Amino acid sequence: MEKQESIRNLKGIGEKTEKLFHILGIDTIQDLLDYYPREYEQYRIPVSVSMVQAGKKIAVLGKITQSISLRNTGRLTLVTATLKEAGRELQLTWYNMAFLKKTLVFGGTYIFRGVVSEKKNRLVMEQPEIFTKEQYQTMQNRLLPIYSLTKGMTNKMIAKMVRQVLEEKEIEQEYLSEKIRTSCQLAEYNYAVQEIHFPKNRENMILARKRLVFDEFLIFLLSVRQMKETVKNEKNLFGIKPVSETEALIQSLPYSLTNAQKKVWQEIQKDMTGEKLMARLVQGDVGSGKTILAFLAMLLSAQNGYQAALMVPTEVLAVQHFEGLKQLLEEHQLDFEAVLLTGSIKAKERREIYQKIENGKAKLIIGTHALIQENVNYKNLALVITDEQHRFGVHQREDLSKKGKRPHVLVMSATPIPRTLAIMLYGDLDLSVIDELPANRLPIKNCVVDTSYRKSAYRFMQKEIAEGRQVYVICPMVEESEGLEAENVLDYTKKLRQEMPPEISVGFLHGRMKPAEKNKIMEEFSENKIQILVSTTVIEVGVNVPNATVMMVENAERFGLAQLHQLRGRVGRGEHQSYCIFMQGGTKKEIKERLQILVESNDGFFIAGEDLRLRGPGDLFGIRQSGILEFKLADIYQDAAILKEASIVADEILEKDPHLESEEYKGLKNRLEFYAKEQMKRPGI
Ligand SMILES: Nc1ncnc2c1ncn2[C@@H]1O[C@H](COP(=O)(O)OP(=O)(O)OP(=O)(O)O)[C@@H](O)[C@H]1O
Repeated sequence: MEKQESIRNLKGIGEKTEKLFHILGIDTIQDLLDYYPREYEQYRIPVSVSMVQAGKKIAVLGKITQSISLRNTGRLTLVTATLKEAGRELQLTWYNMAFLKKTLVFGGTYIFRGVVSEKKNRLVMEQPEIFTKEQYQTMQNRLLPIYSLTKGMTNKMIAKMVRQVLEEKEIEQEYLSEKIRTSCQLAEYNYAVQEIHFPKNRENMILARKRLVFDEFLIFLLSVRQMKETVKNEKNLFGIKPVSETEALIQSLPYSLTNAQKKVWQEIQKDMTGEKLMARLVQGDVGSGKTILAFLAMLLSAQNGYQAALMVPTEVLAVQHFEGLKQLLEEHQLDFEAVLLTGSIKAKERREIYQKIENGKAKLIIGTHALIQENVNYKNLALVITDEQHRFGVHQREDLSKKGKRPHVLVMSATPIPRTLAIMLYGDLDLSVIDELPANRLPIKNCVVDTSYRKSAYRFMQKEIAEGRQVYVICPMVEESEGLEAENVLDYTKKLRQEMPPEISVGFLHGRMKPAEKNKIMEEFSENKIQILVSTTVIEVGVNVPNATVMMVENAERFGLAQLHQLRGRVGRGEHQSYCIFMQGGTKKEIKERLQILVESNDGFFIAGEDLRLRGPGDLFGIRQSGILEFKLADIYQDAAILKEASIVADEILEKDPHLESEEYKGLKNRLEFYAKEQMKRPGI
């Protein structure tokens, strides 16, 4: 198969569908195969009518006991039938499917599958699928893939196209040797792709997933380790010297640095002024004060006459850091020019910025991926800082480094990764940990509630807003999506605007908005022109509005605990008491217990560990710590054992053949190159 063959060559994809696939990041056939299901749906054993409950998607076995009716209501034709058993009734309704009046048999027994709701005291199932007993038997217990969608795209469409590729195209040849597969007990690649999309049963899916997770880790580790050879032990030719101004600046900050911040700053300074180039990862829990350390390092570089660049994953964050840095410069009368470079800056201004970067006038440079575009040329870049490394690929970090003559590299991360895993994953970096929060923080008060508490939560928000504070509400989705019952930002905002008095301004934010719009909303929120911000997790990374004191997370069960911890880190960043309400969209006891961990602890490392312990090996797809590193399927916590295996294999391979030149590794090398290109395609959010 030509991996880069466009999906346009598949039967049934026209211009419109191609665009929808593009929104999902699928342009080629390989992209499509790599678009793994978000979860699976199972055709479970059907229940009888007497067991039916509203609110669930189920299969019901029943006999049609009343005549089947066909009505016209304006533009719609309506077919209805009723199932009755032991005094309980379920009404079935189909729209614009008049032919059913003829095909369904009065008195016939069928299995109907759909969502049951309660309307005017009646249980109703709308647009159910219809099966005979025999048909259903062939489906029973199969796992059907559920993909993440965008408006206009259906699950059926994605599944159909994946099926077409699997059936009609010759997919990739195996690229792991039999020896590796046997020693690590891995399924073959082709089997894995087939069974991850359409597993015959759960066991096959688990095997398939293991193979693909292993692949993701192996490819990642090979790229990191190949780079390691080029970064570590490089000589520091910049001759950066410690300067008294940074010490003076630290003394005149409105707060004193915590001991942990001081320790890490010493480590950074020692690296930058030492004999070898810095290659350091700074890990610090949410709100632990990483940003000021990044600024200090940038200033040290500028004071020695060099440029420093800070690359962040979102425009919102780039603007926030830029404003913060400018304020610091003004307050301390430091005469360095700082520039902001993001995708939404207009051509004329952009050209001016390019010039200032090229002639060295701009010493402090903050931006998004725009910093690594081809036409950005740095005069004397000595320091590269990437914030929240997991959002970038390792290659992007390298691309920025290549812009200078091997600059110092500093990576900031709030992801709590245990030391043993961090060493495996970031083998090319030294590790510093900020293991202490500023002393002035009041611990956040947390609670886990179900949706019956929503009204009280709204009253509580109003009370806080009346005190001058602000609120975040997090929803898992941007817009309504087929087959997924979870709150979405667009509908929720409308609902909330109706619930709240008119003087409270409700704004919304999500990753699909244009960067300029997002910046505008964030600016208005920072200035308290918006009191409630309804958002997806796009605000999870680094946003700092200390006046916001309430966070409510809708459908909290849909997020991993580590991610919820990051999210809640958006409040409790100032002097006011803050609150976090985890709203559970259901009443499952296990979920409540899992979320309860957040109430009991505020320690990111502990939370990640507990999350893993509670989830256990069965929960492969339910909830992932989305956002951590760039894996599609792998979860560093849950799949730590596979990571270890992949790490050993990566070392063995590189020891034998450091540049993967032998025939044995040809396929693997191709895969690595494909992965590197793939990363460059990743859009900044
Ligand atoms: N030692 C300190 N004492 C008091 N406040 C501090 C201290 N250090 C930083 N701050 C303030 O704490 C807030 C959070 O800091 P910062 O934005 O650097 O957090 P962070 O570590 O980047 O967290 P996140 O990963 O959540 O973005 C900022 O308002 C910052 O000014």
